[in-house]
Amino acid sequence: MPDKGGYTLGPLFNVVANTAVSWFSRKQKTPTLAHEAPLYASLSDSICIEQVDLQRANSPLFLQLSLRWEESRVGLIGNNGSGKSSLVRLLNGLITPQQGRVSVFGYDTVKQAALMPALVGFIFQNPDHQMIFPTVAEELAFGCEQLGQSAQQARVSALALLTEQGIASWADRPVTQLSEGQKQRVCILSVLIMKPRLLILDEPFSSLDLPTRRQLLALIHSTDMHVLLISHDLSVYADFDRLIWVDEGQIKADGAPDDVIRTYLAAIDKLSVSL
Ligand SMILES: Nc1ncnc2c1ncn2[C@@H]1O[C@H](COP(=O)(O)OP(=O)(O)OP(=O)(O)O)[C@@H](O)[C@H]1O
Repeated sequence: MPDKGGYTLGPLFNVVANTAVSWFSRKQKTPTLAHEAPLYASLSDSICIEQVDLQRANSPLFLQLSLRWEESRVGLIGNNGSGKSSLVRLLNGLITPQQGRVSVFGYDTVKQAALMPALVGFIFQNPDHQMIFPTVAEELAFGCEQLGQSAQQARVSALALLTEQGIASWADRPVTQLSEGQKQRVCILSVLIMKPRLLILDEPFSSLDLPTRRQLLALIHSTDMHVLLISHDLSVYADFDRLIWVDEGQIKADGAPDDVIRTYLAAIDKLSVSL
């Protein structure tokens, strides 16, 4: 399924398309964790992008891109338009490559697309692209229902998570009446409640206040999920296992966060001097 989020058709179409993609990716008939547990028990521990070609807006972005990782905390950095969001959208099948193969823990993101919503959780930069239900509890309960819980069980699970987070009073609040940061927090919880094995966060911090941001960072470090984080704030990668710098669709540097950040900043300094 090629990505239909067309820049060319204007921002309104983009919002509608992203919301539809988000709904579809959460709505696909997801196997229940209980039934599928043996299947989830790692075909592989790695996430693999193998010789991928990807075109966006009729221009080539990735040509024979290959990447593989097993580390549980991985970051992606790069300038605007370098290909970070496109790369992570390959990992849950939101974008299909023209050539090559992408697999997550051994599962092919195209051939086994129906497994992806339960395997890979995706937190978008803009919460409005993700929210589809009128109230907070319904938003959270939806993910539980997709995992096989009854509507009643799902509401209980949603309320339990909100209580654990100290925000039980939000349950019946209309999502349209939340602030941007509160919406982002609900989006994050609506993905976490599905307990994906890989959690992808694309610029999640932009509208979060300091306490919520710290809470999210602590969660990233404490969870047993694999995390792939895109952020322009380089300080968040301090304790990450690996950092990958993408530039114009190519991997410019890949390794320990300190080393990659040093190389990236040196390149930016060089660019500023030559401007
Ligand atoms: N929905 C889309 N349709 C067509 N082209 C797209 C679409 N989304 C991104 N592109 C193009 O793909 C290229 C990579 O964009 P991408 O969003 O992956 O970059 P990014 O590194 O995430 O950028 P940013 O830091 O600005 O979010 C850009 O040239 C962009 O114009």
